[in-house]
Amino acid sequence: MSKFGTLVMGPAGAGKSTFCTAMIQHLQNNKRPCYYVNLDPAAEDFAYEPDIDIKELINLEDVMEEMSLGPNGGLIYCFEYLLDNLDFLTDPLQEVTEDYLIIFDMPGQIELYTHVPILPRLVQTLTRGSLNISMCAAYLLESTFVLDRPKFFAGTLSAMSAMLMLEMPHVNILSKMDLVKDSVAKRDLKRFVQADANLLDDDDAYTVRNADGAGKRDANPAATENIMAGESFNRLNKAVAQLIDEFSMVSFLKLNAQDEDSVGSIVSYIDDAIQYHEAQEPKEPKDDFDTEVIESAMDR
Ligand SMILES: Nc1nc2c(ncn2[C@@H]2O[C@H](COP(=O)(O)OP(=O)(O)OP(=O)(O)O)[C@@H](O)[C@H]2O)c(=O)[nH]1
Repeated sequence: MSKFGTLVMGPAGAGKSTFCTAMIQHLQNNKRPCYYVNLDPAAEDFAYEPDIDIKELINLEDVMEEMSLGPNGGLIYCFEYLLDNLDFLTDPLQEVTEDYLIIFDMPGQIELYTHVPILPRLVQTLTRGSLNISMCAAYLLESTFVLDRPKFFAGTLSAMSAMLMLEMPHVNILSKMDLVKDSVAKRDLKRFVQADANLLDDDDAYTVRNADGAGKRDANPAATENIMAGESFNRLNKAVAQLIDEFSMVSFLKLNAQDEDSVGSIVSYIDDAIQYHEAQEPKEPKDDFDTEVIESAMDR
């Protein structure tokens, strides 16, 4: 028997917890069971009480105080502690049946996804051995980033980095779509849903737009200067954009967490990625031999 789950990841403030809440609501409305696991040791105020909460094992605030660590060091410490005490997570998950969708709400520190091998180890435990969870990553990036291209490409690269590191199916999501209202911004966004290498050829490639579409040059000229400094940076930017384009690795789904249809559509993509529905269908007898055995048993 397999289990099914999704790891909700992305930078701080991308809307991960809001999306988890919206998914739980959607699943409940559709009478589907779900199991909510909070793995953010700094998270507070849950709309739905987690079934497993890492804070009952270890709390970021205590770690920072007792170990004199900053938020990033403290988070790494918390995850190393979790890896040393994996029973805390794996024991209750053993009881979860295949009709559940297990939702893992992850922390926002991007270092966890890109810099240290902690998540791959955790994912291996969840997806192999006795748990055998069929899992995909749901990687959220704020849609307003699209209007600030260097930020968007940096975000896309961190999504790619997480994809390479975790080696599991990814559903990449542009969150907070309700904040993109203006038609210019919407048109811009449409081009970015499928990343397009030519975007970095635009004259205003480094223009930062507000969510309403009004353009302004980057408020920090030094930062812009850095990005634009010389031909080599331009070539590097184009090479990165081309890499994303040619490998067709990163495309985004659009999410408005307030709109149930939008949430439902993303849940469908997640279901496809983890092959949830295939496992729920009634099993057919495997071959003629099985059928004959059943028929002869019925004759008796
Ligand atoms: N307008 C709008 N705001 C949103 C949406 N989703 C989340 N937010 C807001 O964005 C902020 C961050 O949302 P969270 O869901 O806490 O984001 P997170 O990624 O879990 O944040 P961290 O746990 O800090 O990494 C909150 O103020 C939310 O209300 C959305 O779809 N639309």
